[in-house]
Amino acid sequence: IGAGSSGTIIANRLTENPEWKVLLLEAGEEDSVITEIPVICDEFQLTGYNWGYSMEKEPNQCLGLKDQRCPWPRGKVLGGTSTINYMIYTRGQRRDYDEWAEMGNPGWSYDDVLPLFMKMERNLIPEYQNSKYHNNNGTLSVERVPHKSPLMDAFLEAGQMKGYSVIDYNNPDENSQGFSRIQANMHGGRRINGANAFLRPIRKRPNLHIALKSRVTRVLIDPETMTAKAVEMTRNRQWRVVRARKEVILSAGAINSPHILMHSGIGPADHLAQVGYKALKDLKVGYNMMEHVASAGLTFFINESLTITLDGVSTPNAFFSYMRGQGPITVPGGVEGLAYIHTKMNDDAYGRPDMEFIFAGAAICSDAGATIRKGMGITDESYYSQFDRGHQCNAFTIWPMILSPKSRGRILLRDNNPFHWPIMKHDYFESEHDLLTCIEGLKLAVELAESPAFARFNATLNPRPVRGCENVTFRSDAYYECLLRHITTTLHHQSGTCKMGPATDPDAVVDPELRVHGVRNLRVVDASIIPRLPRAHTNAVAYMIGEKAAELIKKAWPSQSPPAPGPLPSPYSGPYYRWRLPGEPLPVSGASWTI
Ligand SMILES: Cc1cc2nc3c(=O)[nH]c(=O)nc-3n(C[C@H](O)[C@H](O)[C@H](O)COP(=O)(O)OP(=O)(O)OC[C@H]3O[C@@H](n4cnc5c(N)ncnc54)[C@H](O)[C@@H]3O)c2cc1C
Repeated sequence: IGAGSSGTIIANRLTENPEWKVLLLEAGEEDSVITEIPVICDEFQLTGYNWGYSMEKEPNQCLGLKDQRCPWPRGKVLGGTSTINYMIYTRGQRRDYDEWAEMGNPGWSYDDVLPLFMKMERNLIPEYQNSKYHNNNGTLSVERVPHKSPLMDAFLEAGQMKGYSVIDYNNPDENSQGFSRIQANMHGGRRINGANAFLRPIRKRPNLHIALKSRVTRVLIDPETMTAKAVEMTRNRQWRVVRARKEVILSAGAINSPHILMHSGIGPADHLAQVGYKALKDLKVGYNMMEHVASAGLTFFINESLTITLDGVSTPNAFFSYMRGQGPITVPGGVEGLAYIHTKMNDDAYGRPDMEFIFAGAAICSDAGATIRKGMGITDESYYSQFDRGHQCNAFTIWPMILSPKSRGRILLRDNNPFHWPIMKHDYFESEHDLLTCIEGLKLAVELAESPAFARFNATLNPRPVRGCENVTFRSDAYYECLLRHITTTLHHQSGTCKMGPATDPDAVVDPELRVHGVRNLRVVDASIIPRLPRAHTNAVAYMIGEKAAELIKKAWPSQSPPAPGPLPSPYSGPYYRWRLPGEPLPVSGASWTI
């Protein structure tokens, strides 16, 4: 269920066995050549390719955003969120995964997962061709963004002046701190999403059927045997039930996987009772929501036309360069560089960085407020208090992103209608440590932008304060706190809501083989199983989870021929794929909702 980052790679790997049939159900439609264009990646958040979620209003964050709610975009399209993301390819630190293993998850240490990251990779970066940490035989392309602005060189230089070297941040032998150009999931300057990497190359396999615009509402679990037997879905406004001979694999992402599980009767019994469901299995589904909070609130103006602007990418020259795989259109949302650094708040016993800088040779005003800031939810009032109407600024930005958040959020059901949005709660600054780390990150980012490396561009922090922070001393800690609470942004690394852990872990939803505790033939395979966020963006991690799951499933079903389908209670019987009969009660398990 779900043709996103994890779902696409599992479908690929499982259909390597011609004896196995895979039906990949995806709520969204097909991706297109437009979604391959890197520079407009943030625009897709304003389209139907996005589920369009926003989290609940919190009193002390997202104050400068529409309805005071932070948007939580998720891809609703073939390729899932890999089709609308920024394409940044990072894996995280060795110790991040060793911790997963130490949390009771054998098989998930760095040494275990590194071969999985490498198996899928087609690394096209010349200087990494002889690295033992990269591979060029997979189908997930990784390349340098073909276009590099002089500002990117200044960013690397500024880092070197501060004592940081230029690193391959996916090489664990190199210093865990340092600066770099981004490694991105693209090929010839175009996006490579899960569909391009893992589905299109195998589109002729007869044992893979992809059903688009197919929205799953529940997994049907036989309460007697606690076995997942089928899924209930709608397609073309018709209800259907699809039987699974072997397994149901839930890869609907960190918001929708817990949502579907809870509507299937798997979740916290007390919460399910609140919406009228009797829990089939009492598990902490929806807890442990993690996110990498950041802020897009720093804009540095420069005195030359070197940055990416809307006009700059709308010229015939820019278009023809893009057709040759070059030029500013190939830069994902303007993002060119990353840095991993330590703030004075860092309390990591293993010396890992606690802050990432995301450097963009563009800023929220580069398109005069047309789309970038709308994707972030920034209101007109907030935006125009800082920027002039109609002005496309020459500016760059540095986003400080916290790497190891302590605050946790939660996904809950709003009611017993599976078409209604879940309740998404997260107080990003619940932990004061997270807040203070973000403040330190903002200060260090300003220091970097005002270092001699950027002096030749006369880089100047936007002197207009963020709306709502006018009465706080500009550049003080209190100002940065105010900025964070108003222009609250995240990197959309929502994860952890179906936490992986052993049966002894009271918070675990799936075991280390990704099987839902206490339910047979049901796995969750996506970013929701992440027990603790690695110091990485989560797309490559989601692919790796899919790769791992495929290995586990292959081991679990060694026989080449599929077993005969087991007996099904009457509502589940029928052909592999069938129309729902009029008036037929929903074959729900543990649920009382009817249509
Ligand atoms: C704007 C943005 C930028 C990002 N940038 C980066 C980046 O640069 N680098 C990076 O590493 N990470 C990035 N991320 C995060 C990363 O892309 C995600 O963590 C990752 O794609 C999650 O993969 P997944 O398989 O867990 O879920 P998804 O890729 O979201 O897949 C879930 C799929 O399930 C489908 N689905 C959901 N519910 C149903 C249902 N009921 N029935 C049928 N199908 C359903 C969805 O439509 C979707 O296709 C970004 C995220 C966003 C939103």
